Amino acid sequence: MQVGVRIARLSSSRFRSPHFPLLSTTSRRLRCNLSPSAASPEECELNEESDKFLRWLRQKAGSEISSVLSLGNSIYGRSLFASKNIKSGECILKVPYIAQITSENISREIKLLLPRDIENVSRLAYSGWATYVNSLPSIDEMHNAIFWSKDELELVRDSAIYQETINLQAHIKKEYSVLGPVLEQFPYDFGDVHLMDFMHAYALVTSRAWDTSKGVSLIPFADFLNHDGTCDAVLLSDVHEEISEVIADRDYAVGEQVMIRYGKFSNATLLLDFGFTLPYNKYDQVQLLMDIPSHDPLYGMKSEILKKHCWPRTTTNADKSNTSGNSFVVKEVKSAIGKGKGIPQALRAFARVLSATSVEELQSLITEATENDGRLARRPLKSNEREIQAHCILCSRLLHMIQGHDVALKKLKSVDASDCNGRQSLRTRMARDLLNGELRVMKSAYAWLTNYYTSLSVPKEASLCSEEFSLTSAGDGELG
Ligand SMILES: C[S@@+](CC[C@H](N)C(=O)[O-])C[C@H]1O[C@@H](n2cnc3c(N)ncnc32)[C@H](O)[C@@H]1O
Repeated sequence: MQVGVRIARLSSSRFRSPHFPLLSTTSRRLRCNLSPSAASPEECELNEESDKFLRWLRQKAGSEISSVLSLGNSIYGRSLFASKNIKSGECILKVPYIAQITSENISREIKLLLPRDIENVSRLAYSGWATYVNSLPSIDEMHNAIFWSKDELELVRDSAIYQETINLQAHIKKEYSVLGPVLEQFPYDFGDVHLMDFMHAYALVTSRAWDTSKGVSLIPFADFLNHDGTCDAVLLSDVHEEISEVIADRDYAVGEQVMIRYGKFSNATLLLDFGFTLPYNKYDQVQLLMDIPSHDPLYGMKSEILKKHCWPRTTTNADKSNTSGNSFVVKEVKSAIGKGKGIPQALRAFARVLSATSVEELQSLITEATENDGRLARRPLKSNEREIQAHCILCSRLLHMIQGHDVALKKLKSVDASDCNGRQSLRTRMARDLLNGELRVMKSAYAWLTNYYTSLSVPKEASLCSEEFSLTSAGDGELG
């Protein structure tokens, strides 16, 4: 999760080693309904447990954590609710750094045995706080894409998340192969740790830890806050005071669930790292992979020029590995006739290079770049015909992807809900949210590109795009 910085002064003080009590039984019992006005025996028990947890945390922290929030249960699992009226701008929760868990808490003996290249999420997943981590949601309650079966993953084969999930699974396996033998040397601390246990701990960390100035940190109590992508409230870090805090972004009445924004995350990120999706996510995006066709007679010259101008570029994947490729992130374009914010300039430049059919055209692109700011093909091509063709290449690529998503969504629609158990229907809904969001983004980009090239066309040129583009869709939110 992303953390906001309240005061950007870095503290040099060392993290003291907190000690968490065993929560395994209590945390399960916290999962009952909380209604602030009612007082069933379960609710009384929940309030008691919540108070107990806060008392314990306050003791660790040496200060009050929150006097306006209490722990309850909602459709999102454990959640924080306003226990008093909250005013916008009020600080609702403060967790001192000393009550947070980072990889610095790993005991010295274990630290010495850990190879340097083990990433922070893996370090934290088995940092000696396994008891705390294990008390959190069980593996059956988690829906991160890495836990999806082969058949379930097939539902999202048309999205980049399919390959990212496979890469992440391989990455976790690799980390486990290095960490496993180290953990085996501490049977008293960790017991038997199998690959699935490690995957579970890994997913717990990705779904509830923040990237702070101290590295990946678990922040107890704050990690009961659920995500609302439309919220302005985020977890802030006050490095000077050494606390993490949340400031209310609006008024809350007693009993209302208080939520924050984990980050500006697409459904693909939410599914991979957190195990849920939103029915409408304004941060959705798609990855477009572009290549020079191997049969292009100018393949050599185009590759050479692109390489000189930093293509292929390296992108960092969810599993922290790097992919070298011509990968572009496309976001939703708000208006088909507006500026086209969301279609990367670099993607259009790449398409302009692809559209060239002669050495002279490529040469003139190089000259233009040298005479201007050095960036290749950032201006519309001098020939209208070529500019139209460049954008048709992008439309054609997008159309192919749109059709793939359409087919996948049609298949999802035909899944008979009565054949599904709760888990399957939840994951089917997530697949639908993901594909619908990506489809919306692709259609918006497609509409903008089509509008752009038709605005350049005289009737004869309008037929330059070789494919007949027609959008019929199974997805929600059709462009019409
Ligand atoms: C930081 S924890 C929040 C507390 C969590 N509900 C619990 O029971 O411990 C993040 C997890 O909460 C759930 N969650 C948070 N926001 C959600 C949302 N908007 N929709 C569905 N699940 C959500 C997901 O399971 C996610 O992995």
